[in-house]
Amino acid sequence: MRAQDLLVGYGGAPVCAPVSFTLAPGRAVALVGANGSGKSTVLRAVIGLLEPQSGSLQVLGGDVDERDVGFRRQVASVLDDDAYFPALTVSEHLYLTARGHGVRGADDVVAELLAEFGLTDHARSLPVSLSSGQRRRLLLAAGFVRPRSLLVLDEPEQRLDKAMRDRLAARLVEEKRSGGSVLLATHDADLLRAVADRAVVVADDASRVMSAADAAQVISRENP
Ligand SMILES: Nc1ncnc2c1ncn2[C@@H]1O[C@H](COP(=O)(O)OP(=O)(O)OP(=O)(O)O)[C@@H](O)[C@H]1O
Repeated sequence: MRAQDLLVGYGGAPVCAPVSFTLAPGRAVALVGANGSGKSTVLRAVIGLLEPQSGSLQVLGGDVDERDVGFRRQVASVLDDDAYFPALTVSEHLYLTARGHGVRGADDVVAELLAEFGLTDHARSLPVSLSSGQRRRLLLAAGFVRPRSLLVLDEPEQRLDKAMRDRLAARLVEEKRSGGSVLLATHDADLLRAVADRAVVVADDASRVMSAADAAQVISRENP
């Protein structure tokens, strides 16, 4: 994907300075910045939930169109905390997503993801009876259960314990190894170091691209 002077915001008012970056297959870019700096808003534009105010944005070689089935097929996102169906169990969520995307061998894929995300014992639970961290695991597992070329994650580390954060980092490294692209917003210096190739610092005055190592140091200084 390629964003050039991309300006995003609400009601005609930008939330941050324009951002420019590229993301190639097999790579990961992290958006970093203070609370409210505009990371989630940039992600919403990338997945077509928000019209950019100006600049250009190309995803998977074309314009962003969330209504286009080809676009939706290739772009998996985990943004909001409450993006689940209250009346479906954990495994029903994963089956629904897998079958909706034509995943072959869905039974095995779902069973593997349940185990990986520590949800096997909760397969028949409804979201309301999960802890907030378990619900987060469910949403992440639903992002991984379907085919994708681009994975967009908003602070995936939220509410995960250290062991799960480490497994998630390994998963994302594997995602890159298999040719997928990852765009994530994060406040987690360890996740950034483990996964990202570059970072975009989103800010009011000027957004800039820097190495993941430098961005991780900035985060560590802000969160001693
Ligand atoms: N739907 C909305 N309508 C109007 N303003 C919004 C809306 N959503 C977010 N904002 C504002 O846009 C700004 C950027 O919010 P955004 O959620 O993109 O920040 P963020 O960098 O993701 O923050 P955080 O690190 O806290 O998740 C904030 O000032 C926020 O109040």
